[in-house]
Parts: sequence; C-alpha cells; structure tokens
Amino acid sequence: MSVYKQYMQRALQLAKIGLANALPNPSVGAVIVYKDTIIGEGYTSAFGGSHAEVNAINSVKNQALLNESTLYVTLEPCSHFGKTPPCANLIVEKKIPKVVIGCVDPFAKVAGKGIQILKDNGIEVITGVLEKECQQSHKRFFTFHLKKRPYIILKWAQSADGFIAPIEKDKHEPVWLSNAYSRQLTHKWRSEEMAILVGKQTVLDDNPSLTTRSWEGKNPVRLFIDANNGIDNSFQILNEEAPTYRFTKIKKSEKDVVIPFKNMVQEICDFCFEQNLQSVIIEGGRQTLQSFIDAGIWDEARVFKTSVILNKGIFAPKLMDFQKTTSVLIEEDCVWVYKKNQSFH
Ligand SMILES: NC(=O)C1=CN([C@@H]2O[C@H](COP(=O)(O)OP(=O)(O)OC[C@H]3O[C@@H](n4cnc5c(N)ncnc54)[C@H](OP(=O)(O)O)[C@@H]3O)[C@@H](O)[C@H]2O)C=CC1
Ligand SMILES: Nc1c(N[C@@H]2O[C@H](COP(=O)(O)O)[C@@H](O)[C@H]2O)[nH]c(=O)[nH]c1=O
Ligand SMILES: [Zn+2]
Repeated sequence: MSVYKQYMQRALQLAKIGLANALPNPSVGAVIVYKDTIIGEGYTSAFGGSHAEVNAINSVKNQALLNESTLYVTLEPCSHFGKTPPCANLIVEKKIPKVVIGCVDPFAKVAGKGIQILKDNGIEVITGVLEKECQQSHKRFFTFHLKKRPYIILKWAQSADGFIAPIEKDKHEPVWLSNAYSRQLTHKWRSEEMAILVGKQTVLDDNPSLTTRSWEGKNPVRLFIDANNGIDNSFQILNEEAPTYRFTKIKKSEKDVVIPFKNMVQEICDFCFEQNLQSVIIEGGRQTLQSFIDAGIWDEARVFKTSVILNKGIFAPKLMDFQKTTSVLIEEDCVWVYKKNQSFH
C-alpha cells in the first residue's frame, strides 16, 4: 500500500469515530504527517462543533512543524462559512504546503471550491486517494446531496426457514428471532442514523419503541405509516422518547404528515429531504421493506439470519439487484450485509 493510502486509511478510521455525533454533518477524518510521522489527528466534532481539519491542526503540539507537513483528509476541505469558518482558509493560514484528499465534496456550496482555494495559494493538492472508500465513508452525505434523498438501510431478522414473524401471535410485542447481542448491535445502528421507519402493522403487532436504549447515543427520529390515522397515543412509538412523524391521509395533529399515497416511497423520501433527514433505517415489516425494494430505492440491507425455526409465518422480503458484501457471526446469528448495485458517479 502506498504511503498516501496508508495515511488515508488512518484518516478513514478516525472518521468512523465521529459518525453518530456529527450528523447531519459528514464525519470526516484528518491526519497531519511530518517526515513520515503522524503529529496530529482529528475527526468532526458533534454537530455545530469544529471540523476534522481544525481538530487535527489544534492537536499538533509543535505548530512550527505545520509549514513542512502534509494534511490527509477524507473529504475536500470546506470553503464556505457554515456553523464554522472555512477549513481551506485555515490550511492556507497555517501554511501547510501539501494536502491529500480522499474525495471531492458533492455539496454545491463547496464542490471543488475548497481545492481551488488551496491551489490558488500555492498548496500542492493530491485528490482521489482511496476515493471509493472515502465516498463510502461519507455515503449518507453523498446520497443525500447527489440523489436528493436519504441513505436507506433495510434491516430485518429472519428465521432459518425464511420468515420474519409468525402469522399469528397473542402478545403485542416482537417475537425475538435474533439474540441479545444482535439486538444491541441494532441499537448501535439506530444511533448512527437520523431516522427510523416502520409500517402500521409492525406498530400494531409489536408496539415497538425504536430507541437506542441498549447503546449510547441519540434516538433517531421515528417515522411510521398509518394512512387512516388509527394508531393512538397508547402506542410506544408516540411516547416522548423521540420525535415521531406519522405518514397519513388524514391530519389530526401537528406531527401528522399528509402525503397523497400515490408513490409512497418517493413521498417519504421527499419529506426526509425537506427535513434534512440524511439517512433512514427501515425496520419492517415485510410490506414496508418490500415497497422500498420494489421501488429500487434502498442502499444497503442488513439481515440477521438466525437459527430459529418457525415452520410458517410472514415471509422475509426479497431483495433485487444487489451484491452480498460481508457476513459476520454473532454467536448463532449471522449478519449478512447486502449493497444495492449502484454508484455515486
Ligand atoms: N423480524 C423482523 O425483523 C421484523 C418482523 N416484523 C413483523 O412483521 C409483521 C408486520 O409486517 P407486515 O404485515 O408486512 O406490515 P408492515 O409493518 O410493513 O405494515 C404494513 C402497513 O404499512 C403500510 N404500508 C406499507 N407499505 C405501503 C405502501 N407501499 N403503500 C401504502 N401503505 C403501505 C400500510 O398501512 P395502512 O394500512 O395504514 O395503509 C400497510 O397496511 C409483524 O408481525 C412484525 O412482528 C416487523 C419488523 C421487523
Ligand atoms: N423481531 C426482531 C426484530 N424486530 C424489530 O424490532 C422492533 C422492536 O424494537 P424495540 O421496541 O425498540 O425493541 C420491532 O418492531 C421490529 O421492527 N428486530 C431484530 O433485530 N430481531 C428480531 O428478532
Ligand atoms: Zn471544514
């Protein structure tokens, strides 16, 4: 692996740390290298706080070395005044002579302008180092700006014989197929996304709360589908633990979002785009998951294949046009991750 790639790999590791807190900002990673030694590191602070480049620069003890160092950063340094001043200006001010960038920012206010500021000030700029990996690291941000919709993760657990739930059950709570560790992992995943969506039948059958209670981090905004507005406040999804929006035809309260239900999937995506909800994890049931698959609007599916046998039940959704990427064992459960065939280009 080239030296550029090695340091970018480290920047990618750092980017991961900031993921859940930085939302809706992309969590960027940055590394400062002086004569083949890392002298500074940083990642994006919680939303509204400093960007990765600022944190990396501030972490350097001997600031006099900056004018002989190289900055590695997963995403093009910003050029606009957002919640913080432009990082490109700071890099110029600190006289850092060389910047290695993973991928260009897709956000119209930046898109190439950060690189231009650096070049106009005589800084050597190298772009496209581990570009695909950096785009993947910022997949929510890229999808949101380029496709004008949230990044969509489908998630479900299925029995060894391919069902997500029994047809009939006596209690209004989930029938757990996956184990306690898998469920804790789900809570971590929830903390990494801005919103979570379920269908009406799941609310009725499981009375889910959809929180991150067995993991640290924010609860996502809850979304559910209820065309005829029949779910009442006794259901946990409408408690105070997180904001909740209902997609419906009939408006009864402030948090009811009236949509025409002509193309539900697109209408939900449009709402998320307007609300700056950059990612959604969809946790079922079958009809809701299958609607997104059939519309071709999803990015990733995470499926817990468990050892439970149900014999009959509600069939798991059927994915189309995908590749399997990884599978990981969590005791007797196996998590399979699939990606939809698509790219950012
Ligand atoms: N193992 C697992 O991981 C999971 C299992 N489950 C299980 O799945 C079962 C529920 O699944 P399922 O019956 O498929 O129901 P859903 O939870 O997907 O809810 C279906 C309802 O959502 C609305 N809806 C969904 N898609 C559309 C669409 N394209 N257009 C219009 N409305 C839509 C409709 O509501 P309306 O009637 O208001 O129009 C429909 O009746 C439960 O038993 C639950 O326990 C659920 C989640 C995960
Ligand atoms: N049955 C099942 C899942 N079910 C999903 O979890 C929801 C319950 O969330 P909560 O109320 O926050 O615990 C439920 O409504 C459904 O969306 N998830 C899994 O990881 N494994 C499982 O076996
Ligand atoms: Zn910045």
